[in-house]
Amino acid sequence: MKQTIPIIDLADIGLENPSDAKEETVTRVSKELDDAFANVGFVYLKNHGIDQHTVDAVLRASQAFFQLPDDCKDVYRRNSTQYDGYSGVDQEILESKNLHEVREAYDITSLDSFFPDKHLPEFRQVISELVPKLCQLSHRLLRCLAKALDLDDEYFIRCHTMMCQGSDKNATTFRTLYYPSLADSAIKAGVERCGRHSDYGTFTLLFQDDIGGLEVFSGGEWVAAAPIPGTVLVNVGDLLQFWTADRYLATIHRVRVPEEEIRRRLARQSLAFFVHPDNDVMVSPLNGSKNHLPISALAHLNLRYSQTYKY
Ligand SMILES: O=C(O)CCC(=O)C(=O)O
Ligand SMILES: [Fe+2]
Repeated sequence: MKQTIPIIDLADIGLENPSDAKEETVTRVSKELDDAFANVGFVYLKNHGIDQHTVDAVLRASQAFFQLPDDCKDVYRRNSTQYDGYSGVDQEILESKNLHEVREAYDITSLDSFFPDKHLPEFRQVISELVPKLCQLSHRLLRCLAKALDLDDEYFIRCHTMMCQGSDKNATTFRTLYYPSLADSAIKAGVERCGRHSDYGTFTLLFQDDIGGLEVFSGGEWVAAAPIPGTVLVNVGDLLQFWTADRYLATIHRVRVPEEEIRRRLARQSLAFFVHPDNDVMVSPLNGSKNHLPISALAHLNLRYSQTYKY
């Protein structure tokens, strides 16, 4: 049966409401999140409270960064020990059969990290406005998630206390993505914008521009995760699937090279916020299953990075 990605209204859980959400909203959102994560692994959230101006400002500054000459961007490259910084085309191959993944990215795990201040001072400024909001929204979702799984309300928040304080403490990463304009020669086997993969951590928040192209493998087929204005898309990561003993689905997704020439010629942008537990949190299935050894959040992530990055 064709699956659709549900939409949840966060109402007073959204960041526009500084005070605690009404208990009935928490109960409703927890139930809806539970259904969506168990059946599709992806969900759109509306009324999340992060205003579009803040998102657009980051998309604009990112575009300016990615359009800098390669030798400027090379100064900020990430590497196997330094997770913050720039990755160029083909540096991360998510689907091992792919020859090329035509995507650039810039990763940030701490607002005190290095930024391309010399070339583009506004990049740090606008990202510093968005990231704290993403942390706050993630905490509100973590509270709902604990309720959905009948845990005490603070259970997941206690495991995610150091988000955005540096990858030595917590690997939560803000990533701005840029898929450059493509030539016709890009339409061939083994070339994708983003190969099929699942995300690695707890969950991911994603804002995309209006170009489209993201697809989610659900109900036995690829379903378009089209951009819906005013929403943020959230998906379950591998670690949360493991944590919930496969109750929640870390659904595979990809971004294809568009067949229509107009869309292929346009660059695409998205902003992802990959939420991870603190590095030393030991994760084992919440149902008490002894089929797997506990693994630290950091060990789990390093294993996944070692499978996809080409340095
Ligand atoms: O750009 C997108 O829409 C998705 C990117 C993605 O799935 C990822 O970076 O993990
Ligand atoms: Fe992803």
